[in-house]
Amino acid sequence: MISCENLHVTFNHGLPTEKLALQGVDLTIPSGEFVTVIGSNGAGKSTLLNTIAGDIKSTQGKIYFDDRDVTKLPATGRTKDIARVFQDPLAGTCGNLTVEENMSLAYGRGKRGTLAFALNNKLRKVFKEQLSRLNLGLEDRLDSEMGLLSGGQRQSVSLLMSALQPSSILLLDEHTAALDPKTAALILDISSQIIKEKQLTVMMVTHSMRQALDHGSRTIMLHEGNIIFDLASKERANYQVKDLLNLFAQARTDGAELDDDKLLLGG
Ligand SMILES: Nc1ncnc2c1ncn2[C@@H]1O[C@H](COP(=O)(O)OP(=O)(O)OP(=O)(O)O)[C@@H](O)[C@H]1O
Repeated sequence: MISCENLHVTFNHGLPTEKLALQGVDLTIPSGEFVTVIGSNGAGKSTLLNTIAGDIKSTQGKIYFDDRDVTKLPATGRTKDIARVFQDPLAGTCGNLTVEENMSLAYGRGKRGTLAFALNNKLRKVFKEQLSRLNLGLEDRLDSEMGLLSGGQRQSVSLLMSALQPSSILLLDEHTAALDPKTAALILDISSQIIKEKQLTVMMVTHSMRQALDHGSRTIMLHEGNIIFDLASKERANYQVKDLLNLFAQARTDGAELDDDKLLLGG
């Protein structure tokens, strides 16, 4: 379970550029739930994920994983709980290490030992089996440097790496946004398989309202650092993109308009 209580994040506190990026987010995601997160540019989506991951310190509020208060735990202390895949395929992997070395690092997360300890024939077999699920021929490229793979291939490996980690939480931050539609669909499909197999607790940020409705079982929308709606599975089942837009309009009493073309056009 992930639980955020009254979570605030302020950037550049006391400066003219001060920004209240999260303004009292209350959110509980039970174990095994898959939540999609939408919101316009600058709404606070990445800040929320980065704060949960420990990359950004909250200025106020609490974060719990199950009953553990992790608010003050640095990101390194949360790696055994959290796997992440980012928008930028270069972000989650080391370009100058090989595919198998990257996978070993993921596998070794939260465990004692070194890369040399982790890499052996038994593990290579596991990696090959995992990679063959992708149907991209990567099972024959264990020795290739990650930096030589295409963005889609690299993102696919990042995703498999998240499955090798002992974590129970998966944070996906627009992880298909930089990919062509066919590769994006493949990655989403594999994401769903991994999430189901490992019964992960998931937050997936997307700019596509369609994608948000089609995946997971709950959708939240952030706006100016607050959750402005939280749709559970039953009510969400009947929702279309236009209904989300209506909800946004209703939730905004100040008449703010959704000015994010990507969000709107993404369907
Ligand atoms: N390190 C930082 N320093 C100062 N301001 C920041 C920092 N990171 C984010 N912000 C600001 O905080 C607000 C929330 O940013 P965030 O990246 O969380 O939005 P987002 O919803 O993920 O947007 P997008 O969809 O455009 O990625 C924005 O106004 C952003 O400019």
